[in-house]
Amino acid sequence: MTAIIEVDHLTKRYGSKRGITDVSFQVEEGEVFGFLGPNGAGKTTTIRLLMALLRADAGTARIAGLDIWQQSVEIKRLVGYLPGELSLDPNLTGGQILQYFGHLRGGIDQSYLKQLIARLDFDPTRKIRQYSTGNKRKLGIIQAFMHRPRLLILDEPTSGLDPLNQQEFDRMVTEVREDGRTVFLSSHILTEVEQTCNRVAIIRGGQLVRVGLINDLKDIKRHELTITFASPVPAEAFKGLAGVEQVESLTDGHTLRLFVQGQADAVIKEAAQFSVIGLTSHEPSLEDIFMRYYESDGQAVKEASHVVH
Ligand SMILES: Nc1ncnc2c1ncn2[C@@H]1O[C@H](COP(=O)(O)OP(=O)(O)OP(=O)(O)O)[C@@H](O)[C@H]1O
Repeated sequence: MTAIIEVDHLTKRYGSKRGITDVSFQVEEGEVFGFLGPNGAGKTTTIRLLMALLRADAGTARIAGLDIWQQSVEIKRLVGYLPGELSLDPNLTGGQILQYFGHLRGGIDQSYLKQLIARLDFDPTRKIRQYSTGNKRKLGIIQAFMHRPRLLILDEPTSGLDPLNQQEFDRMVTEVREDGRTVFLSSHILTEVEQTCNRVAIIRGGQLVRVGLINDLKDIKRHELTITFASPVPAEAFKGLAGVEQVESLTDGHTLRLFVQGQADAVIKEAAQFSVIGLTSHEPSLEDIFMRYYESDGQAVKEASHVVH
């Protein structure tokens, strides 16, 4: 495989404020690569550097072998880009915007464009100012996909989309990969990138903390399960089960809150021994995961491993 994106020690400061520091990674042609990090981590800054909307203070990056700053015009021909925030003329309709982008790029396959509009259930007849955040996101996704670019660079593509549209978006991304093309997408939600990405880079505080296969990130995959029982159940029943890191007994012992790493199988089987009234599962935010379990360099906090049985 050859790298389509090569990022080499990129650094960007905003005056005295940090943007990103010494970021290096590679994205191979034909993969779906997730760029994961909590809010303010530096995802948008990295993407804006790749798109030559910002100039790096240090370091270099290449897309398809082209320098991101010197050859940005050639790069734009290869890329479909979804910015974090779209700023569009509020008086134009969605359809007019798509037509405008289509003319700029030329050679748009109109039947593919119609298909994208239908798949995301997008109404192109309304004016930009009438669109909700979700609808603007759909418009941004369609314009990024419609010319079948070799590389898609998508900044938080699914934020504001409802679950059905999100599933459709995941299918669209999978099709791009099957087509041998590449997707680079950012997100702050682990489960979102899990659906589509084969590899991810995790950025925090402007620095990369990990790059790896999605399957190697099991240690950051955590769930908070709250189980309510018909009668009190001792927390000890769950301590020491596979994946259980912490058990808290709430109120009068009828409800237990468990922090589970990886599969919840052992917990569910144990819970089934008792009479269960309700169960909720909640995925903590990346920031929560980092705060609770990790030092700033992404290494597991020692006390956290003590909590694990
Ligand atoms: N124009 C700017 N001026 C000053 N600081 C900025 C500017 N843009 C970003 N920053 C700072 O750079 C850091 C990285 O921000 P960035 O927007 O790249 O993060 P992000 O991971 O994309 O987060 P989000 O998901 O919230 O957009 C943050 O500390 C942010 O406050």
